[in-house]
Amino acid sequence: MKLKASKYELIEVAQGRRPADIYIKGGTVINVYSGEFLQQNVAVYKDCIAYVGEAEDSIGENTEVINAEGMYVSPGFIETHAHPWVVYNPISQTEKVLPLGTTTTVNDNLFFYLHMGPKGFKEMVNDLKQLPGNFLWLVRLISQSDYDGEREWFNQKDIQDLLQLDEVVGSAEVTRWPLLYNGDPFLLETVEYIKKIGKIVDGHNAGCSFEKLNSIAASGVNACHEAITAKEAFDRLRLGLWTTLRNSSLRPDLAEIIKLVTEGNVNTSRILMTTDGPQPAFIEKEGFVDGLVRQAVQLGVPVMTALQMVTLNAATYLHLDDYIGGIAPGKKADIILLPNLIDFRPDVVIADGKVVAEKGQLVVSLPEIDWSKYVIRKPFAFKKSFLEKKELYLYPHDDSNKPVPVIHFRSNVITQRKDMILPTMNGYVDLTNHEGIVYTALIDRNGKWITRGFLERFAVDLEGMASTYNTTTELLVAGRNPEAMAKAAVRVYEMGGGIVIVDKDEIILEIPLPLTGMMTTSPSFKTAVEYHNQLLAAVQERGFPFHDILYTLLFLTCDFLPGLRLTPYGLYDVKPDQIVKYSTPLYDVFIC
Ligand SMILES: Nc1ncnc2[nH]cnc12
Repeated sequence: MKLKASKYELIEVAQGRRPADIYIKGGTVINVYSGEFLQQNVAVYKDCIAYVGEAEDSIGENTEVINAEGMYVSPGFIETHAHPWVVYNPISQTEKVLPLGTTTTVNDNLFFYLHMGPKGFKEMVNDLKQLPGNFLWLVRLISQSDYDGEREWFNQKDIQDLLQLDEVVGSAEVTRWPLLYNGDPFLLETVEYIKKIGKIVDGHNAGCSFEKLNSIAASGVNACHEAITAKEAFDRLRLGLWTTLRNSSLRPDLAEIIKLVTEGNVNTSRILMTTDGPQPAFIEKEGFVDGLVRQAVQLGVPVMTALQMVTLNAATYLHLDDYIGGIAPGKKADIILLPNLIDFRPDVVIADGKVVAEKGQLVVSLPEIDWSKYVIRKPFAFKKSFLEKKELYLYPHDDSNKPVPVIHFRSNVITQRKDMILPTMNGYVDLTNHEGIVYTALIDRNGKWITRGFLERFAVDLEGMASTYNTTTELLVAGRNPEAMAKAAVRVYEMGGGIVIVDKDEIILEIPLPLTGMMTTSPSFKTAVEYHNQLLAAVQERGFPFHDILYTLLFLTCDFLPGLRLTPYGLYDVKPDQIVKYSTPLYDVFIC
């Protein structure tokens, strides 16, 4: 991290020989190092804290004195595991969360890297340095659904090069953790490299037993946020992993896993908390890191402990505690003023030594970014007319006595394989008179392959939907009516990515997501909330029985959660590691 204030300047301010830029007077400093609440003032110079104490001699003619009487002076919150693409984007995420007191976000780079490659991603990282606060990155080592060419795209040279960037603090979660368990050489060599350069290795070990976690810890992974029970949280802590307690829209589990702290009587210095990429409406309602602290305190965690988890502990985990995570001389001036220790919503947010938000409103402008200049991957590399043919969405099958594999949803994201006998007509499964399931297809953006299947317990009355919002960012289509599916697919094509719902012949919802097929380009967080609310309402009206449609779409195409998945290689059953039906070359679809 580079600081603007020099050590010489800070020493002078600390001794009252140079005026401070900002002097925060009369507040109660939350000292996360000693665990004390102290009546002290704080002097800020350029982007750093220069002094904490009672002396007022650094107040000069031009010093802005902030009256903090009755307020708590806390270090800014740190989110160590953000996914800045849940319809919102890095700018609109910052617009929302900075006024809520999160001054540091550590962001996954998955979709940016997939669509921009190393050069475009680097340029974007550089441009986003203009954002107030600390917008940091973790870089992926592999994708979330294996595909042809993955290992060339994620190659050692490019990844190591990115890992050297100042803004990159380490590697992002390896969701396909069995690769680590089985000692994948690229992953292990890269982890070695990350250790050598003093950075961190984030993990993702959903459903991993204590026995298997031993191997994951041995592989060099530093942290895991996938505990969904207090027992799993204990497993992680005991094996030396930084244990990140998650409360996300998909998994709002804090009430259970916080028992690690409230009942476990454990050392909390290696416990963190994360929101793990919540859908927009969840952030709107619950807040961001402020919401984690609020809920943890309501659940019985002492205020100081809850704050340490999202400040000092987080900074230490990131190897950045020299710079952020506490109120002390020499640290970055990322400071929030809290009017109470109940809702943890700041009245004033200071980032990089500047007041950036007051009473929940941003008071600085954010950079305008032309996202298209970084992206090198084409939204679609085939003609639109390809998508118009309704046979594309039908499942070829001519033996009506033979079962076909169906993806049955058990929850928002967990599925299982169900083999079903379905009616056929003219060589295809025909759902015209069959209720309860819909067709689905995943279509390669380059027009080379298609994977087709069926969804049960999805949205039984959905006629046609198409979406690039999924972890492959290929074109995912679903519905009961192949004409409506085709129309939705064509519209998504025209928009260059997004989500569209069609009833019969009418487009009833369209959400343009031109940035990698996942994000709006709007700088306003409200836009993301509105789109998300419209989408959830539309699918629930059509029978979707769950609460987190964005995560349902996102993970339907991954290859790491149980059970049957729609992937580039075909219909894939994760636990037995078996492709139950291979994808079809698209050319074949059009010649038959
Ligand atoms: N593994 C993941 N991939 C993409 N977005 C996410 N949001 C939360 N977890 C995620």
